[in-house]
Amino acid sequence: MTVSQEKGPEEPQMPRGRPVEKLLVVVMGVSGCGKSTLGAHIASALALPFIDADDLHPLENVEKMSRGEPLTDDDRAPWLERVRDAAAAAAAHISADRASSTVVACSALKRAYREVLRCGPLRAVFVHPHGARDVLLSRMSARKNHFMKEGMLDSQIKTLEDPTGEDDVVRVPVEAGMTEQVQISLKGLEDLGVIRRM
Ligand SMILES: Nc1ncnc2c1ncn2[C@@H]1O[C@H](COP(=O)(O)OP(=O)(O)OP(=O)(O)O)[C@@H](O)[C@H]1O
Ligand SMILES: O=C(O)[C@H](O)[C@@H](O)[C@H](O)[C@H](O)CO
Repeated sequence: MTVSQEKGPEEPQMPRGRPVEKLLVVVMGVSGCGKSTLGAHIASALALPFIDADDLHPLENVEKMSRGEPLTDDDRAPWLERVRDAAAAAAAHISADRASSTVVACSALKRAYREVLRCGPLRAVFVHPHGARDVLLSRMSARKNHFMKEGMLDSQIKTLEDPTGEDDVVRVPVEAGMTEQVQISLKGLEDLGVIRRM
């Protein structure tokens, strides 16, 4: 996906920031919540690499989801480790300084999955676009050529263990526009003390 750097005349300035420690910024949530779109924008705002965890699913997982079958814990376990390791490798590749970090878009629906991501060398912080089912459904329906069809949304919602109350979670309203979502995300990360705004 391409993230446009151009701004329309009335579009507010995208905020920018810099990590103050080695971060794994995980934009998490159910299918269609906007994690890939928001994740790419946060990566741009923080000048960090971006990984879409959907690109790391083995073919069998994608084929299974394309058939309308939800993944199991066993399907997701090796994939989560792959996501965590790819993020650490991407961060190490950009620099060895203390701010080398990566942004990933990864569903991370259950607490146990988030714990896998927390077990790596980077401090995992979670940004969670969260909102009403009808908004998610209309966004999934409007998407063309995506393997995940809207019939999978209810199983995603059922599987989600809401991360509210866990450490290092920033909640973002799914209905907000992209610039506002990036502003809320960066403000939340700044409040956690893990980035500095520029
Ligand atoms: N803040 C937003 N406002 C309006 N539309 C949005 C917003 N964020 C994302 N979208 C649109 O919603 C759709 C779903 O977004 P996206 O593909 O980023 O979600 P996702 O969580 O990565 O989905 P999946 O995991 O199923 O790939 C896309 O068509 C995207 O352009
Ligand atoms: O854990 C999962 O069930 C998967 O990662 C899904 O969330 C999809 O890959 C993604 O949402 C694409 O639509």
